[in-house]
Amino acid sequence: MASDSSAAAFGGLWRPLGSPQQLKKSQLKSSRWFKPANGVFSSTSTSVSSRFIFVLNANPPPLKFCTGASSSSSSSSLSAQAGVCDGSSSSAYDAACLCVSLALQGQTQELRYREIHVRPPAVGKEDSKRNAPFVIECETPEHSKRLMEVLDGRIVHALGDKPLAAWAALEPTTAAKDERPKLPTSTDVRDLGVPGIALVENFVTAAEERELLAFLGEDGTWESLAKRCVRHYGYAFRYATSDVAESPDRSWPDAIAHLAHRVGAMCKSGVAKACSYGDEDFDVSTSFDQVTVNDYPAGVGIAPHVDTPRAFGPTLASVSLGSSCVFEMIYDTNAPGYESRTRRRSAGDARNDDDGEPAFTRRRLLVPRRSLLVLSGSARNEWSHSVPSHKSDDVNGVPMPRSRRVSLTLRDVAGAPERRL
Ligand SMILES: O=C(O)CCC(=O)C(=O)O
Ligand SMILES: [Fe+2]
Repeated sequence: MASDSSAAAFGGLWRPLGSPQQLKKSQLKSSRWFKPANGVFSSTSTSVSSRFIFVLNANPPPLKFCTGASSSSSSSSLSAQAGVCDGSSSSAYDAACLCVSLALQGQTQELRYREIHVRPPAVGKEDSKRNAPFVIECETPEHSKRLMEVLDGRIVHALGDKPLAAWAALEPTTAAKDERPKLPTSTDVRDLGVPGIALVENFVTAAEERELLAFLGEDGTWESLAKRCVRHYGYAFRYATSDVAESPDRSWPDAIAHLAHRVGAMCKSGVAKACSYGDEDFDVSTSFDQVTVNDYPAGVGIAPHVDTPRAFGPTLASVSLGSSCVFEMIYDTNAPGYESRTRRRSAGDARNDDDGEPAFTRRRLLVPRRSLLVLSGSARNEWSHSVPSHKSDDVNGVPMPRSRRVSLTLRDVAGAPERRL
Protein backbone atom coordinates (compact mmCIF):
# COMPACT_ATOMS: atom_id res chain seq x y z
CA MET A 1 0.00 0.00 0.00
CA ALA A 2 1.22 3.48 -0.66
CA SER A 3 1.64 5.73 2.35
CA ASP A 4 -0.50 8.80 3.04
CA SER A 5 2.08 11.02 1.45
CA SER A 6 1.28 9.38 -1.87
CA ALA A 7 -2.21 10.89 -1.74
CA ALA A 8 -0.59 14.30 -1.66
CA ALA A 9 1.75 13.29 -4.42
CA PHE A 10 -1.28 12.47 -6.52
CA GLY A 11 -2.75 15.88 -5.87
CA GLY A 12 -5.64 14.32 -3.95
CA LEU A 13 -6.73 12.21 -6.87
CA TRP A 14 -6.36 8.98 -5.02
CA ARG A 15 -7.33 7.75 -1.63
CA PRO A 16 -7.05 4.31 -0.07
CA LEU A 17 -10.34 2.42 -0.13
CA GLY A 18 -9.74 0.71 3.17
CA SER A 19 -9.57 -3.02 3.17
CA PRO A 20 -8.60 -4.40 -0.22
CA GLN A 21 -11.20 -7.05 0.62
CA GLN A 22 -13.82 -4.70 -0.81
CA LEU A 23 -12.19 -4.84 -4.16
CA LYS A 24 -11.89 -8.57 -4.72
CA LYS A 25 -13.30 -9.32 -8.14
CA SER A 26 -15.35 -12.36 -8.79
CA GLN A 27 -14.02 -12.79 -12.29
CA LEU A 28 -10.62 -13.77 -10.97
CA LYS A 29 -11.78 -17.31 -10.67
CA SER A 30 -8.44 -18.87 -10.03
CA SER A 31 -5.67 -18.40 -7.56
CA ARG A 32 -3.19 -17.70 -10.32
CA TRP A 33 -2.83 -14.09 -9.17
CA PHE A 34 -1.87 -13.37 -5.60
CA LYS A 35 -1.07 -10.64 -3.09
CA PRO A 36 1.67 -10.74 -0.50
CA ALA A 37 0.45 -11.09 3.09
CA ASN A 38 -0.79 -7.72 4.44
CA GLY A 39 0.60 -6.08 1.34
CA VAL A 40 4.14 -6.67 2.57
CA PHE A 41 6.74 -8.75 0.79
CA SER A 42 8.58 -10.89 3.27
CA SER A 43 11.58 -13.11 2.65
CA THR A 44 9.15 -16.01 2.30
CA SER A 45 6.89 -14.26 -0.24
CA THR A 46 6.30 -16.14 -3.42
CA SER A 47 8.62 -14.86 -6.12
CA VAL A 48 6.79 -12.95 -8.80
CA SER A 49 7.02 -12.47 -12.52
CA SER A 50 7.07 -9.04 -14.12
CA ARG A 51 3.32 -9.10 -14.67
CA PHE A 52 0.37 -8.17 -12.57
CA ILE A 53 -3.33 -7.92 -13.15
CA PHE A 54 -5.32 -4.78 -12.68
CA VAL A 55 -9.10 -4.50 -12.51
CA LEU A 56 -11.27 -1.42 -12.69
CA ASN A 57 -14.47 -2.19 -10.88
CA ALA A 58 -16.91 0.37 -12.23
CA ASN A 59 -18.06 1.50 -15.61
CA PRO A 60 -15.53 4.18 -16.45
CA PRO A 61 -17.19 7.55 -16.85
CA PRO A 62 -16.30 9.75 -19.80
CA LEU A 63 -12.89 11.04 -18.80
CA LYS A 64 -12.80 14.75 -18.31
CA PHE A 65 -9.31 14.67 -16.99
CA CYS A 66 -6.77 16.27 -19.23
CA THR A 67 -3.04 16.57 -19.31
CA GLY A 68 -3.02 20.12 -18.01
CA ALA A 69 -4.04 18.88 -14.58
CA SER A 70 -0.92 16.82 -14.16
CA SER A 71 1.95 19.17 -13.93
CA SER A 72 4.55 16.97 -12.36
CA SER A 73 8.00 16.96 -13.88
CA SER A 74 7.49 13.62 -15.53
CA SER A 75 4.11 14.45 -17.08
CA SER A 76 5.51 15.26 -20.49
CA SER A 77 6.69 11.73 -21.03
CA LEU A 78 3.31 10.44 -19.88
CA SER A 79 0.90 12.89 -21.36
CA ALA A 80 0.17 10.83 -24.43
CA GLN A 81 -1.63 8.29 -22.28
CA ALA A 82 -3.29 10.73 -19.90
CA GLY A 83 -5.27 12.57 -22.51
CA VAL A 84 -8.93 13.37 -22.80
CA CYS A 85 -11.15 10.45 -23.53
CA ASP A 86 -14.61 10.80 -24.97
CA GLY A 87 -16.10 7.88 -23.07
CA SER A 88 -16.31 5.74 -26.18
CA SER A 89 -15.71 2.02 -26.25
CA SER A 90 -12.04 2.35 -25.44
CA SER A 91 -12.63 4.25 -22.22
CA ALA A 92 -11.77 1.35 -19.92
CA TYR A 93 -8.47 0.96 -21.67
CA ASP A 94 -7.76 4.69 -21.53
CA ALA A 95 -8.74 4.80 -17.88
CA ALA A 96 -6.32 1.98 -17.11
CA CYS A 97 -3.56 3.80 -18.93
CA LEU A 98 -4.44 6.93 -17.02
CA CYS A 99 -4.36 5.17 -13.66
CA VAL A 100 -0.97 3.72 -14.43
CA SER A 101 0.29 7.07 -15.66
CA LEU A 102 -0.79 8.77 -12.45
CA ALA A 103 0.81 6.06 -10.39
CA LEU A 104 4.06 6.52 -12.22
CA GLN A 105 4.04 10.27 -11.87
CA GLY A 106 3.26 10.34 -8.20
CA GLN A 107 5.07 7.41 -6.76
CA THR A 108 7.72 5.82 -8.80
CA GLN A 109 9.51 8.48 -10.75
CA GLU A 110 12.19 6.14 -11.92
CA LEU A 111 9.67 4.00 -13.75
CA ARG A 112 9.01 5.25 -17.20
CA TYR A 113 5.90 4.56 -19.19
CA ARG A 114 7.84 2.75 -21.88
CA GLU A 115 8.71 0.15 -19.26
CA ILE A 116 5.15 -1.08 -18.93
CA HIS A 117 2.57 -2.33 -21.28
CA VAL A 118 -1.15 -2.30 -20.57
CA ARG A 119 -2.93 -5.09 -22.35
CA PRO A 120 -6.58 -4.34 -22.95
CA PRO A 121 -9.04 -7.14 -22.24
CA ALA A 122 -9.95 -9.51 -25.05
CA VAL A 123 -11.87 -7.69 -27.74
CA GLY A 124 -15.44 -8.75 -28.32
CA LYS A 125 -16.36 -9.54 -24.73
CA GLU A 126 -19.62 -7.80 -23.98
CA ASP A 127 -18.62 -6.73 -20.50
CA SER A 128 -15.07 -5.80 -21.35
CA LYS A 129 -15.75 -2.23 -20.33
CA ARG A 130 -16.88 -3.25 -16.87
CA ASN A 131 -14.69 -5.18 -14.47
CA ALA A 132 -12.14 -5.41 -17.21
CA PRO A 133 -8.96 -7.15 -16.14
CA PHE A 134 -5.86 -5.54 -17.60
CA VAL A 135 -2.56 -7.31 -17.62
CA ILE A 136 0.31 -4.94 -16.97
CA GLU A 137 3.67 -6.09 -18.17
CA CYS A 138 6.65 -4.34 -16.57
CA GLU A 139 10.29 -4.76 -17.36
CA THR A 140 11.19 -6.28 -14.02
CA PRO A 141 9.39 -7.96 -11.13
CA GLU A 142 10.47 -5.05 -8.91
CA HIS A 143 8.58 -2.66 -11.15
CA SER A 144 5.47 -4.80 -11.08
CA LYS A 145 5.63 -4.99 -7.26
CA ARG A 146 5.92 -1.23 -6.92
CA LEU A 147 3.14 -0.52 -9.39
CA MET A 148 0.87 -2.98 -7.66
CA GLU A 149 1.52 -1.36 -4.30
CA VAL A 150 0.62 2.03 -5.73
CA LEU A 151 -2.47 1.01 -7.65
CA ASP A 152 -4.05 -1.62 -5.44
CA GLY A 153 -7.03 -0.65 -3.34
CA ARG A 154 -7.24 2.89 -4.73
CA ILE A 155 -10.11 4.87 -5.99
CA VAL A 156 -9.77 7.54 -8.64
CA HIS A 157 -11.94 10.58 -7.99
CA ALA A 158 -11.10 13.09 -10.63
CA LEU A 159 -12.40 11.06 -13.56
CA GLY A 160 -16.02 12.07 -13.40
CA ASP A 161 -19.07 11.38 -11.24
CA LYS A 162 -18.47 7.68 -10.94
CA PRO A 163 -15.24 6.78 -9.20
CA LEU A 164 -13.13 3.95 -10.50
CA ALA A 165 -11.72 1.49 -8.03
CA ALA A 166 -8.53 -0.35 -8.80
CA TRP A 167 -7.66 -3.83 -7.64
CA ALA A 168 -4.37 -5.45 -8.45
CA ALA A 169 -2.63 -8.75 -7.87
CA LEU A 170 0.71 -10.18 -8.87
CA GLU A 171 1.58 -13.16 -10.98
CA PRO A 172 3.79 -15.75 -9.30
CA THR A 173 6.72 -17.08 -11.31
CA THR A 174 6.29 -20.49 -12.86
CA ALA A 175 8.70 -21.93 -10.32
CA ALA A 176 6.68 -20.44 -7.46
CA LYS A 177 3.50 -21.92 -8.88
CA ASP A 178 5.10 -25.37 -8.88
CA GLU A 179 6.20 -24.92 -5.27
CA ARG A 180 2.65 -24.44 -4.03
CA PRO A 181 1.33 -27.27 -1.89
CA LYS A 182 -0.78 -29.59 -4.00
CA LEU A 183 -4.47 -29.71 -3.19
CA PRO A 184 -5.73 -33.08 -2.00
CA THR A 185 -8.05 -34.92 -4.37
CA SER A 186 -11.21 -36.39 -2.86
CA THR A 187 -12.26 -39.81 -4.03
CA ASP A 188 -15.59 -39.58 -2.21
CA VAL A 189 -17.97 -36.64 -2.60
CA ARG A 190 -18.79 -36.82 1.10
CA ASP A 191 -15.26 -35.66 1.86
CA LEU A 192 -15.39 -32.91 -0.72
CA GLY A 193 -17.48 -30.36 1.16
CA VAL A 194 -19.39 -29.17 -1.89
CA PRO A 195 -23.13 -29.25 -1.19
CA GLY A 196 -25.34 -30.74 -3.89
CA ILE A 197 -22.88 -33.03 -5.64
CA ALA A 198 -23.30 -36.77 -6.24
CA LEU A 199 -21.06 -39.36 -7.85
CA VAL A 200 -22.31 -42.79 -8.90
CA GLU A 201 -19.38 -45.02 -9.76
CA ASN A 202 -19.68 -47.71 -12.45
CA PHE A 203 -22.87 -46.15 -13.72
CA VAL A 204 -22.20 -47.71 -17.14
CA THR A 205 -20.54 -51.07 -17.69
CA ALA A 206 -17.46 -51.54 -19.86
CA ALA A 207 -19.69 -53.05 -22.57
CA GLU A 208 -22.09 -50.07 -22.46
CA GLU A 209 -19.15 -47.70 -22.62
CA ARG A 210 -17.87 -49.45 -25.77
CA GLU A 211 -21.31 -49.31 -27.34
CA LEU A 212 -21.82 -45.64 -26.56
CA LEU A 213 -18.38 -44.70 -27.90
CA ALA A 214 -19.03 -46.74 -31.06
CA PHE A 215 -22.41 -45.04 -31.50
CA LEU A 216 -20.91 -41.57 -31.05
CA GLY A 217 -18.10 -42.45 -33.47
CA GLU A 218 -20.60 -43.19 -36.22
CA ASP A 219 -23.33 -40.70 -35.51
CA GLY A 220 -23.27 -37.37 -37.29
CA THR A 221 -20.59 -34.73 -37.24
CA TRP A 222 -18.65 -32.97 -34.51
CA GLU A 223 -18.34 -29.23 -34.03
CA SER A 224 -14.75 -28.15 -33.39
CA LEU A 225 -14.04 -25.78 -30.53
CA ALA A 226 -10.52 -24.52 -29.74
CA LYS A 227 -9.28 -27.75 -28.19
CA ARG A 228 -12.15 -30.17 -28.07
CA CYS A 229 -15.03 -31.34 -30.23
CA VAL A 230 -18.66 -31.13 -29.20
CA ARG A 231 -22.00 -32.40 -30.35
CA HIS A 232 -25.50 -31.68 -29.09
CA TYR A 233 -28.67 -33.72 -28.92
CA GLY A 234 -32.17 -32.42 -28.28
CA TYR A 235 -31.26 -28.73 -28.37
CA ALA A 236 -28.27 -27.00 -29.90
CA PHE A 237 -26.12 -25.03 -27.48
CA ARG A 238 -24.73 -21.74 -28.79
CA TYR A 239 -21.39 -21.02 -27.16
CA ALA A 240 -21.27 -17.41 -28.34
CA THR A 241 -24.41 -16.46 -26.39
CA SER A 242 -24.42 -19.26 -23.78
CA ASP A 243 -27.93 -20.13 -24.79
CA VAL A 244 -29.92 -22.94 -26.35
CA ALA A 245 -32.15 -22.94 -29.41
CA GLU A 246 -35.75 -21.99 -28.66
CA SER A 247 -37.16 -25.36 -29.59
CA PRO A 248 -35.68 -28.82 -30.01
CA ASP A 249 -33.86 -28.84 -33.33
CA ARG A 250 -31.61 -31.84 -32.92
CA SER A 251 -32.18 -35.54 -33.19
CA TRP A 252 -32.83 -37.65 -30.10
CA PRO A 253 -31.57 -41.10 -31.07
CA ASP A 254 -32.50 -44.19 -29.06
CA ALA A 255 -29.04 -44.54 -27.49
CA ILE A 256 -29.26 -40.99 -26.14
CA ALA A 257 -32.92 -41.29 -25.09
CA HIS A 258 -32.06 -44.50 -23.25
CA LEU A 259 -29.15 -42.88 -21.41
CA ALA A 260 -31.19 -39.79 -20.51
CA HIS A 261 -33.95 -42.04 -19.18
CA ARG A 262 -31.48 -44.04 -17.08
CA VAL A 263 -29.82 -40.93 -15.65
CA GLY A 264 -33.21 -39.39 -14.83
CA ALA A 265 -34.34 -42.62 -13.16
CA MET A 266 -31.10 -42.83 -11.18
CA CYS A 267 -31.61 -39.31 -9.89
CA LYS A 268 -35.23 -39.98 -8.96
CA SER A 269 -34.51 -43.34 -7.36
CA GLY A 270 -32.63 -41.74 -4.53
CA VAL A 271 -29.43 -43.64 -5.31
CA ALA A 272 -27.74 -40.47 -6.48
CA LYS A 273 -28.99 -38.76 -3.35
CA ALA A 274 -27.45 -41.51 -1.24
CA CYS A 275 -24.11 -40.87 -2.95
CA SER A 276 -24.28 -37.15 -2.40
CA TYR A 277 -23.02 -34.53 -0.02
CA GLY A 278 -25.54 -32.01 1.26
CA ASP A 279 -28.92 -33.70 0.76
CA GLU A 280 -31.08 -30.64 1.25
CA ASP A 281 -29.37 -29.01 -1.70
CA PHE A 282 -30.05 -31.96 -3.89
CA ASP A 283 -32.76 -31.48 -6.46
CA VAL A 284 -33.63 -34.73 -8.15
CA SER A 285 -36.74 -33.68 -10.03
CA THR A 286 -35.10 -33.25 -13.41
CA SER A 287 -35.92 -34.95 -16.68
CA PHE A 288 -33.13 -34.48 -19.16
CA ASP A 289 -33.94 -33.22 -22.66
CA GLN A 290 -30.58 -31.87 -23.84
CA VAL A 291 -27.25 -33.66 -24.15
CA THR A 292 -23.87 -32.15 -24.96
CA VAL A 293 -21.11 -34.56 -25.85
CA ASN A 294 -17.57 -33.29 -25.22
CA ASP A 295 -14.72 -35.17 -26.87
CA TYR A 296 -11.49 -34.16 -25.14
CA PRO A 297 -8.11 -35.25 -26.54
CA ALA A 298 -5.74 -36.61 -23.88
CA GLY A 299 -4.84 -33.87 -21.41
CA VAL A 300 -7.46 -31.36 -22.55
CA GLY A 301 -10.08 -30.08 -20.11
CA ILE A 302 -12.68 -27.38 -19.74
CA ALA A 303 -12.27 -23.97 -18.08
CA PRO A 304 -14.12 -23.04 -14.86
CA HIS A 305 -17.73 -22.14 -15.57
CA VAL A 306 -21.27 -22.36 -14.25
CA ASP A 307 -23.69 -23.80 -16.81
CA THR A 308 -25.92 -20.87 -17.53
CA PRO A 309 -29.03 -21.02 -15.28
CA ARG A 310 -30.85 -18.93 -17.88
CA ALA A 311 -30.70 -21.81 -20.32
CA PHE A 312 -30.64 -24.90 -18.13
CA GLY A 313 -32.58 -26.29 -15.19
CA PRO A 314 -31.52 -27.13 -11.62
CA THR A 315 -29.63 -30.37 -12.20
CA LEU A 316 -26.68 -31.24 -14.44
CA ALA A 317 -25.38 -34.75 -14.99
CA SER A 318 -22.21 -35.92 -16.65
CA VAL A 319 -21.27 -39.44 -17.74
CA SER A 320 -17.53 -40.01 -18.25
CA LEU A 321 -16.30 -42.41 -20.91
CA GLY A 322 -12.79 -43.41 -21.95
CA SER A 323 -10.81 -41.81 -19.14
CA SER A 324 -11.00 -40.72 -15.55
CA CYS A 325 -10.16 -37.13 -14.72
CA VAL A 326 -10.05 -34.70 -11.83
CA PHE A 327 -12.82 -32.13 -11.55
CA GLU A 328 -12.04 -28.88 -9.83
CA MET A 329 -14.82 -27.01 -8.08
CA ILE A 330 -14.23 -23.34 -7.27
CA TYR A 331 -16.23 -21.14 -4.95
CA ASP A 332 -15.69 -17.40 -4.71
CA THR A 333 -15.92 -16.64 -1.00
CA ASN A 334 -16.67 -13.00 -1.71
CA ALA A 335 -20.11 -13.98 -2.97
CA PRO A 336 -22.83 -13.39 -0.34
CA GLY A 337 -23.87 -16.32 1.85
CA TYR A 338 -20.61 -18.21 1.68
CA GLU A 339 -20.57 -19.28 5.34
CA SER A 340 -24.07 -20.67 5.42
CA ARG A 341 -23.64 -22.61 2.21
CA THR A 342 -20.25 -24.15 2.75
CA ARG A 343 -20.25 -26.15 5.90
CA ARG A 344 -16.69 -27.36 5.96
CA ARG A 345 -13.33 -26.03 5.20
CA SER A 346 -10.42 -28.30 4.67
CA ALA A 347 -6.68 -27.92 4.64
CA GLY A 348 -7.04 -28.04 0.87
CA ASP A 349 -8.64 -24.64 0.64
CA ALA A 350 -6.63 -22.48 -1.70
CA ARG A 351 -5.83 -19.13 -0.13
CA ASN A 352 -4.85 -16.08 -2.06
CA ASP A 353 -6.06 -13.48 0.35
CA ASP A 354 -4.01 -11.24 2.57
CA ASP A 355 -5.88 -11.57 5.83
CA GLY A 356 -6.07 -15.33 6.22
CA GLU A 357 -9.54 -15.65 4.73
CA PRO A 358 -9.61 -17.70 1.57
CA ALA A 359 -10.66 -15.63 -1.41
CA PHE A 360 -11.41 -18.74 -3.41
CA THR A 361 -12.14 -22.24 -2.24
CA ARG A 362 -10.94 -24.91 -4.57
CA ARG A 363 -11.83 -28.58 -4.21
CA ARG A 364 -10.71 -31.48 -6.35
CA LEU A 365 -12.70 -34.63 -7.03
CA LEU A 366 -11.58 -37.77 -8.82
CA VAL A 367 -14.25 -38.55 -11.42
CA PRO A 368 -13.70 -42.14 -12.53
CA ARG A 369 -14.27 -43.44 -16.03
CA ARG A 370 -17.82 -44.83 -16.47
CA SER A 371 -19.16 -42.81 -13.53
CA LEU A 372 -22.14 -40.47 -13.32
CA LEU A 373 -21.55 -37.07 -11.74
CA VAL A 374 -24.59 -35.01 -10.70
CA LEU A 375 -24.45 -31.32 -9.81
CA SER A 376 -27.38 -29.67 -8.11
CA GLY A 377 -28.10 -26.86 -5.64
CA SER A 378 -24.91 -25.01 -4.62
CA ALA A 379 -22.69 -27.32 -6.64
CA ARG A 380 -24.65 -26.42 -9.76
CA ASN A 381 -25.39 -22.75 -9.17
CA GLU A 382 -22.71 -21.31 -6.92
CA TRP A 383 -19.60 -23.35 -7.48
CA SER A 384 -17.97 -23.29 -10.88
CA HIS A 385 -16.76 -26.60 -12.25
CA SER A 386 -13.83 -27.32 -14.49
CA VAL A 387 -11.56 -30.08 -15.69
CA PRO A 388 -8.05 -28.62 -15.58
CA SER A 389 -5.96 -29.46 -18.62
CA HIS A 390 -3.27 -31.92 -17.55
CA LYS A 391 -1.62 -34.78 -19.36
CA SER A 392 -1.57 -36.53 -16.03
CA ASP A 393 -3.67 -35.89 -12.93
CA ASP A 394 -2.01 -35.87 -9.54
CA VAL A 395 -4.21 -37.90 -7.22
CA ASN A 396 -2.69 -37.39 -3.78
CA GLY A 397 0.82 -37.94 -5.04
CA VAL A 398 -0.05 -40.70 -7.50
CA PRO A 399 0.17 -39.66 -11.17
CA MET A 400 -2.85 -40.72 -13.22
CA PRO A 401 -2.25 -40.29 -16.96
CA ARG A 402 -5.29 -38.99 -18.79
CA SER A 403 -6.34 -40.40 -22.14
CA ARG A 404 -9.04 -39.27 -24.54
CA ARG A 405 -12.18 -38.59 -22.54
CA VAL A 406 -15.70 -38.36 -23.90
CA SER A 407 -18.33 -36.96 -21.57
CA LEU A 408 -22.06 -36.70 -22.03
CA THR A 409 -23.53 -33.77 -20.12
CA LEU A 410 -27.26 -34.10 -19.59
CA ARG A 411 -29.32 -31.03 -18.87
CA ASP A 412 -32.90 -29.90 -18.79
CA VAL A 413 -33.67 -26.91 -20.94
CA ALA A 414 -35.17 -24.28 -18.64
CA GLY A 415 -38.76 -23.55 -19.49
CA ALA A 416 -38.93 -25.99 -22.37
CA PRO A 417 -42.62 -26.47 -23.17
CA GLU A 418 -42.35 -30.14 -23.99
CA ARG A 419 -40.67 -32.89 -22.08
CA ARG A 420 -39.33 -35.95 -23.76
CA LEU A 421 -39.51 -38.13 -20.68
O1 LIG B 1 -16.69 -32.97 -19.31
C1 LIG B 1 -17.47 -32.85 -18.39
O2 LIG B 1 -17.81 -33.80 -17.67
C2 LIG B 1 -18.07 -31.50 -18.07
C3 LIG B 1 -18.60 -30.79 -19.25
C4 LIG B 1 -19.25 -29.50 -18.87
O3 LIG B 1 -19.03 -28.96 -17.83
C5 LIG B 1 -20.17 -28.86 -19.79
O4 LIG B 1 -20.38 -29.35 -20.91
O5 LIG B 1 -20.75 -27.83 -19.42
FE1 LIG C 1 -20.49 -27.48 -17.36
